Amino acid sequence: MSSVTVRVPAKVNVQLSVGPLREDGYHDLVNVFHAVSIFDDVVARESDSITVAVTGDWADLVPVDDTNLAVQAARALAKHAGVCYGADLVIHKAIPVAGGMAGGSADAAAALVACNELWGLRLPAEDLMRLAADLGSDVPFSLMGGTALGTGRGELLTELPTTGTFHWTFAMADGGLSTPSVYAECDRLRATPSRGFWPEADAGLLAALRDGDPHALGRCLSNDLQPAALSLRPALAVTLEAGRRLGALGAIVSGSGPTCAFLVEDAAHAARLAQALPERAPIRATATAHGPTPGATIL
Ligand SMILES: C[C@](O)(CO)[C@H](O)COP(=O)(O)OP(=O)(O)OC[C@H]1O[C@@H](n2ccc(N)nc2=O)[C@H](O)[C@@H]1O
Ligand SMILES: Nc1ncnc2c1ncn2[C@@H]1O[C@H](COP(=O)(O)OP(=O)(O)OP(=O)(O)O)[C@@H](O)[C@H]1O
Repeated sequence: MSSVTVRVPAKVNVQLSVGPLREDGYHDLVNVFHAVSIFDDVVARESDSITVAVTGDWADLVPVDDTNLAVQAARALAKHAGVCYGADLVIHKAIPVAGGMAGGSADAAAALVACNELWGLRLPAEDLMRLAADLGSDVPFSLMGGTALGTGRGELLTELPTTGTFHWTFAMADGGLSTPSVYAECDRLRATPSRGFWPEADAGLLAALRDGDPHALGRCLSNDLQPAALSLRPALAVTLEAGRRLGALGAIVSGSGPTCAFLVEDAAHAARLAQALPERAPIRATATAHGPTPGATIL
């Protein structure tokens, strides 16, 4: 096999409850992930070494050295399998960079799947999941896709049942937010230390997902990182309010931000919102999407 292409989705967190800061610097989470139809494609071609190139709107923001998460994933896979094969990786990027939609994690998950196939390793899904968790807290979900409850630092996943399709509009901001900085701001803003406090999955939210009820889901959306993202980027409040005024069923910062996510009635509503938002909010771009979608998949 000389070339493999893997398609991988972005995520939005429909519940992100941040528990205590752990000794290892991570926070325990109740993290309800939902994969949406904004995709990066990662192409892996046979080569003597591991290299990466990036195309697409956000390409200039992505490192093309060994810090690229897709390169780190390919290296981790080769080490785990005890092989010294190479791969030229090309990332076709549509997921915003440092946007709170797990863009780098998606590319890492796609590289694991692509190189496993390209190199004929046939490693089982459990091995890829373990490697994914070592690469980053969001990487296992990028492999899995769908809708899932993440606990621990977000890497311990349980698939959640859903009905039908949820429709979304996303507003991408100019400039990213650093995930560690947003968690640090969350800790700073909390009046009392969060040690000893254990969040739980919202029963109403799980029922809304199971029943395919976007109105109920819109009312239940929650993100404990939102106050921190708004504190670091106050203009996001304007974007969220504009979406609410335009009839969104729910408006929320996606993960660590600064992308804002709007749950809407249907595809036509998503398109109207995507068209109207740029006149009313300080944003770089909008995109419509639906979820849930599968995780990293060979095309
Ligand atoms: C905000 C989310 O995107 C929600 O899904 C994730 O929690 C972030 O996941 P990620 O980008 O894969 O993050 P990682 O690469 O694992 O960690 C980056 C940094 O984020 C912070 N971090 C991350 C996950 C977590 N459960 N607690 C944390 O405090 C830590 O400072 C960590 O050093
Ligand atoms: N393949 C990659 N794609 C995007 N960013 C990458 C990649 N590899 C490394 N990075 C670096 O990771 C940083 C975080 O980017 P990323 O797009 O993963 O953020 P994010 O989507 O906010 O993450 P998350 O939602 O998982 O917290 C970027 O600023 C970039 O320097």
